[in-house]
Amino acid sequence: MAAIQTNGLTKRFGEDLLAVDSLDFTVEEGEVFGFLGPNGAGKSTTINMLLDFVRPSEGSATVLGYDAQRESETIRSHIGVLPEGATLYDRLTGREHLEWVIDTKGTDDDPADLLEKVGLEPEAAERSAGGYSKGMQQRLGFAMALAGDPDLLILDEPSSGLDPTGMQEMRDIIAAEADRGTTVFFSSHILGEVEAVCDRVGIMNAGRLVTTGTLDALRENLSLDSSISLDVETVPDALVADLENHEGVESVTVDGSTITVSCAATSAKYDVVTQVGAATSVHDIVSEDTSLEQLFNTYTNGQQPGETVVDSELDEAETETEVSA
Ligand SMILES: Nc1ncnc2c1ncn2[C@@H]1O[C@H](COP(=O)(O)OP(=O)(O)OP(=O)(O)O)[C@@H](O)[C@H]1O
Repeated sequence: MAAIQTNGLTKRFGEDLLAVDSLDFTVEEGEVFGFLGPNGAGKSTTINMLLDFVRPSEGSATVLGYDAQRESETIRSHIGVLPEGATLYDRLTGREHLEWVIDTKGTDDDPADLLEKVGLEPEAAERSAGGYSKGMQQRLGFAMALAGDPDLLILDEPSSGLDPTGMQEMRDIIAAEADRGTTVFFSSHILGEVEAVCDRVGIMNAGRLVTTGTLDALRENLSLDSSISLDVETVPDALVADLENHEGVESVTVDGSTITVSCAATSAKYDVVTQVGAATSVHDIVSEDTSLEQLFNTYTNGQQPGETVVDSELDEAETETEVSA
């Protein structure tokens, strides 16, 4: 059973604004799925339809096999949600927030366990949330989402407003939950956020899902270069020809003791390192990849944050491509 499935999911606001246009995608159980796109792409609107905070204009969605509109109560009892800009109550302590969620959800969680999972110190949990930093607020929001040991976590911009350390910590918490087998669906416009933790991504642009796939597959599909340079002891004659014949290798250049290999797929790099290492001593390795920025801009045509989507623009929007790993 799919964790999330949408069928022609569409949302219009008023006459002209098509915020989400005929969305069809599936998130499998156990997956960490990154839902990417620039500001205004339609990510939050999609999440709000999955949670029945917003009603679709057309189409439907299921979450954990339940209809997102007709069975939203059942869905809520099985999932954990970290909404964008989660509101906390200034006067309640972190612990009181957790007790409230545990009580509302009717679960038997120990607040101390939830605090530990998100790395919120017990002393901090006794202080009013009004004095929390953004990072602490997000941790508390995450701990609240984890109450009831949900099968699926839906996180809307979980790193929003966090500094680089806070973002890294948030990634670690997401990865730890995924390791426990929880399906994670999270939206982000911060590209670096998804690379370390996502099995698959979907890229939204102008209300449409323009592509889905693994980041590797998306890179390959666009034929964006990925290269590796090795500083070696000597360059044996046969090595260059061997490397050139290797599947996934596009070109090989030698400059003094440096061999640079351009690969169509990042997966070919490992073979290149093994092959060179077997033929000579390797002193240093530098690997360069297509940046996520490059990938993202190619798929979204460099659309600037904040652009709104109207029907006439959507006629020219890209068609979706499905890229398998
Ligand atoms: N309640 C609403 N009423 C009218 N328009 C809305 C409403 N909610 C969203 N929109 C519009 O729908 C479009 C998609 O917005 P949405 O918030 O879903 O994008 P997003 O990808 O989540 O962006 P962000 O990363 O900034 O949160 C935008 O043009 C937005 O202004």
